[in-house]
Amino acid sequence: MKRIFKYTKINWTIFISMILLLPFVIQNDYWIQMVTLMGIYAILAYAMDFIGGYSGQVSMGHGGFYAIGAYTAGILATKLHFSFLPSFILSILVGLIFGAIVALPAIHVSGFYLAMETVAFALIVVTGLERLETLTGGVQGLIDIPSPTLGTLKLLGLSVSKVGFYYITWIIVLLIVIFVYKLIHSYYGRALSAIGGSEIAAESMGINTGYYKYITFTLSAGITAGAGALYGFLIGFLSPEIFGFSMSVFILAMALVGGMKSTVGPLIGAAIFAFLPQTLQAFRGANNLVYGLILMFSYIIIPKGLAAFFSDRKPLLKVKLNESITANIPFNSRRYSTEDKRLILKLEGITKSFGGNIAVKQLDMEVMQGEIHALIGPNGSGKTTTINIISGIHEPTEGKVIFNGTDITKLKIHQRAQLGISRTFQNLRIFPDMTVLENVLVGAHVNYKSGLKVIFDTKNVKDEEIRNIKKAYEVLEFLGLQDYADSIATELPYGIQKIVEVARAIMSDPYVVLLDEPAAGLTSEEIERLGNTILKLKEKGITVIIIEHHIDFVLNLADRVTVLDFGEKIFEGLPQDARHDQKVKEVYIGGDVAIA
Ligand SMILES: Nc1ncnc2c1ncn2[C@@H]1O[C@H](COP(=O)(O)OP(=O)(O)OP(=O)(O)O)[C@@H](O)[C@H]1O
Repeated sequence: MKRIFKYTKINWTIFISMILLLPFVIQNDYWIQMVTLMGIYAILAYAMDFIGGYSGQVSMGHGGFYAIGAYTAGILATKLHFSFLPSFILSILVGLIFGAIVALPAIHVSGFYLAMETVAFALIVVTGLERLETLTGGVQGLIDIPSPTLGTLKLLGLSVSKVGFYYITWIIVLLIVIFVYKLIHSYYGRALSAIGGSEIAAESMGINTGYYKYITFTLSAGITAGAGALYGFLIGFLSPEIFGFSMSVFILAMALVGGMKSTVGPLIGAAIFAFLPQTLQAFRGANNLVYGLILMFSYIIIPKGLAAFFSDRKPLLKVKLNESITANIPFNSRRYSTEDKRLILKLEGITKSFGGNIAVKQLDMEVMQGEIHALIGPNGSGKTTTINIISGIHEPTEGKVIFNGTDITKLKIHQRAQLGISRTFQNLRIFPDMTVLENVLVGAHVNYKSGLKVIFDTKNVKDEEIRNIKKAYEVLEFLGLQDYADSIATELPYGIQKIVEVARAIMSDPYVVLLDEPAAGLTSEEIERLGNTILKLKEKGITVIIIEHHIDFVLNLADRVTVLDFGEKIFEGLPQDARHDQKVKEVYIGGDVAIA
């Protein structure tokens, strides 16, 4: 997509100045109200982009949270005579509580299932609003909410004018923009993008994906409820039909048409959808049809939304390679000792069956610290299943996985990654829309401790980021990838992407790296480079378990080898012995000639 506008700081200054000056230029209540509504819609679109754009969660029920916020504020203000500020804050809290409940299944489900769950939630909310008549006014609606229009809205004892409310709304929009921007441009945001890119790869980098999805969904619900409260105060009237299913579609459409994963996208979406109804006067009654058509066609014509015409990608902090960086690779030296030859990983009687199909049968395997251990065997012999059992993707039907003397059989993928088991994938799982540097930094996730504090530019937060960026550059240099640091990783040649996955895997200082068919699809030159990369890992004391079909390549590289056939171990020992083992030869060439 050709960028037409460079959305820099200056553009933001122009935009903020316009918002500030607008009430002086347009002294018209109707237009002030419309631009205030646009601000509220922008908050909704940011809340949706936060989950949909980054962590890839699909909510078809945000209209429900919008309604909950609006009605909480409306009821507090009309029945209990709360003023604006406490009503607004409490509505966000109630939104967070409902978000936290609805988000519970989000830990386990995603995509279609989450969409269905949220649809059900939105329908329940609307039914509840209709039934709880004494509180909500039922289908008749909730009237006389203090509003700037009626002149009854109070903030700190003072009446809030329409212009005053306009400024309040846009200050909140600005705070949300800063919040989302800071979060997204931190390790937290990279974790969310990684989850959106590949949940399994994110987990394998030590990211507790369930936790991140839960927190993000809950925050998004709270923000949406806050927008609902603003809407109630702006309009002064609420009715359940405003928040029907089409409202949830409307919110999703705003975020999509504006453009997901972008700081300007939600503003563009909000501007279009705030003013569209005016333009659609002629199509009265067919609004939903028009929204649907816009959604369909915008997805075909501009799949990344209108924001794709803008460039607002913030480059990561650059750390010059030659600046105060030690020459040594900062892998945690306590973890590695090339001399230490103790047992690091042990599989005890592992069996894995998928229905009636036994993929791995009674497998015992021992891997020593610092060795390159090859796992080979014909197609379907259970190699990937074994790697998946070690990394935690599959739980074995029987048997134990012992890592560094501890039984880790029941641990989740991210917990194993945190302990020091990292991996690459048979089919590349590079995080899309991220540079090589950003991809590699996701691998450093376990080194970050700031949590939500990343939204504040404190010294600790900055230092943590700088330390990890420096380390990422060093890892890139170590693997000869430094020239690609700022390239979008998925746009690089396949062979380079494979090495990027290795770089990402070693950023967390793992004890063990699992490489699943790293040489598949590579040219002979790329295979040679990969071989050198693996030897470099060994030099650093990193244990490598590698699955490979290029037998000669892997037997030349490996210190020891395990051979599987139909899920059973037929050989474990030195590569030179494997070459002459009768069973191994039969499996590979069906004869008695030594493997080349
Ligand atoms: N998720 C799954 N569900 C059902 N069957 C599976 C699953 N994963 C693997 N299998 C089956 O288990 C057996 C071993 O598969 P696995 O992928 O571990 O073999 P492999 O040695 O890695 O093969 P390849 O070299 O072709 O990648 C195969 O028969 C496969 O069809």
